[in-house]
Amino acid sequence: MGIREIWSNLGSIMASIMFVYAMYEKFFPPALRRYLRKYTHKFTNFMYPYIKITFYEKSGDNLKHNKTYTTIQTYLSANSSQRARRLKAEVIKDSQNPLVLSMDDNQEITDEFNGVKVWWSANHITSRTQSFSIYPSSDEKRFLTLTFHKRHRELITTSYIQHVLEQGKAITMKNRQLKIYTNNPSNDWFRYRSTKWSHTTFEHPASFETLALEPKKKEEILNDLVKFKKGKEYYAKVGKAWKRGYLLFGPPGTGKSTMISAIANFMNYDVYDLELTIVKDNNELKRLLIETSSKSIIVIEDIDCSLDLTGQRKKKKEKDDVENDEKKDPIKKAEKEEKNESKVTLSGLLNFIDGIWSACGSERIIIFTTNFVDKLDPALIRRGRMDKHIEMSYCSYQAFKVLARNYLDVEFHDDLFPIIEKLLEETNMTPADVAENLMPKSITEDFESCLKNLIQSLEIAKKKDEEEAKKKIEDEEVKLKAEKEKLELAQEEEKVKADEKLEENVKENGVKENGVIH
Ligand SMILES: Nc1ncnc2c1ncn2[C@@H]1O[C@H](COP(=O)(O)OP(=O)(O)OP(=O)(O)O)[C@@H](O)[C@H]1O
Ligand SMILES: [Mg+2]
Repeated sequence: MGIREIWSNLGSIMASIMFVYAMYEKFFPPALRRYLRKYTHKFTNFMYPYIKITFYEKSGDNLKHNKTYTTIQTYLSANSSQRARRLKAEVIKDSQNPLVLSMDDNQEITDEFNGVKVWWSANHITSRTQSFSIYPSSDEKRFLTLTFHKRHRELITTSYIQHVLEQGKAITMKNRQLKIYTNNPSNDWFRYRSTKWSHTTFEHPASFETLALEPKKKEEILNDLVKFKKGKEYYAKVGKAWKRGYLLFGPPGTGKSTMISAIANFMNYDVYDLELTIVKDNNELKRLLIETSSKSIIVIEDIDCSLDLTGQRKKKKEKDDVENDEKKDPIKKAEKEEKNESKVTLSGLLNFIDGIWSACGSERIIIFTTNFVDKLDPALIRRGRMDKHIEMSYCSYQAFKVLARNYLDVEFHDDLFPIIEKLLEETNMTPADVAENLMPKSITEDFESCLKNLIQSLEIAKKKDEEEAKKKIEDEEVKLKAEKEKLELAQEEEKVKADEKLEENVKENGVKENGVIH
């Protein structure tokens, strides 16, 4: 049979089907038709016992991008897209690995959940209708279809879809590019396209492996962070907002800022570096807080220098005096406003940390750093506000070992390590200084000479410490001697005065007596 004959046969079959359908529509009684349709439906259900759920890429009247579609796509890309024969490559913004592979159109992949098999397929349809809308829509409609056996309806619609969305979100969070934000001065907040926070990508390489810290302390902090991360239910149970405060204190160069970066990388949180000095008042502080996202770290570095928060409660009287002065002298007040001095108060900051507003958003860590913990108002750092106080101290031998491994790839040196251990016990050197000494100064410098450099610097530091201690003792002795001499002089003077007085008395009494006798 030739092609032409096949086509002509097909044509006549089609014409017959059309004729039968037209007769059926015209002469079949509607009641009978409904009956027939019901049974046809039952038959199809029996023959095809599958359910399909469609997730469109764009939804709603204005065809906004559907987040669920993206989340499912992320899940499928990570879980089973590799199994698809044809893949589609897309560049995703703000992701650590921007090139994402997902299954191409008209491809199907399988997934399994609790032993139940499901099918996912990517499809698109192109509509030919012309629409005149204020939201110009593309003619192409993309969607993902989930197919499963109707006997698993309950499991799929409740647990499986939930599982896909949760996993998809977790993968998105894990893969996202971390950001670091800083607050803009409020004068800029209302300019065109301005925001309260500016951001850039956060790419600090610090991690807990590279952080020089005693292993016990490091483990304690890591355990605390893990507990916090998994604490959603716990915080809900005890009725506390899901947030935690850390106070990092210690001398400059002991790794406070490095620790913050390590925490951000470990937790996969964005960092909000709050510059308090440009926040004008408590209200602005609150507005900034509202615009921070969940899963973030809010940092206030050098809190003792940021504001005069050191015992502001104690200084209330002084503050009242200043305010009274300002009332009397409006020029002074205007000058102060001109200088944009921050009016954030301690109570404003306390509210920021644990007031009612602080509960907006969740999974947040607040970190303060300071060089002088004793200067801070106790109210600011009491437990519950700053839950964990972490002292970052001078470099210990354990911390040095971490730095030696990081900077020189050395685990131990029979001769030099014990010397360094002894020197570190005898003198105070910050991890920043130790690290600087360990860093090779040229590509030819070997690790032994770097270790010797450190020993030399430690010896110099030790000598300096000893000289300082000696000088301090000498100064103390000179001071004591001077005080003693002053005391002796005063005593001498007093004695002379007393003697003079006695002499005068004797003289006076002698004259009187003489007067009486004679
Ligand atoms: N504990 C540490 N572990 C690893 N590196 C450290 C550590 N402490 C300091 N460093 C190194 O020293 C440099 C300075 O440290 P960092 O800025 O973290 O100190 P800091 O305590 O924040 O000081 P400051 O109080 O002056 O802000 C870092 O870039 C890092 O390379
Ligand atoms: Mg710092």
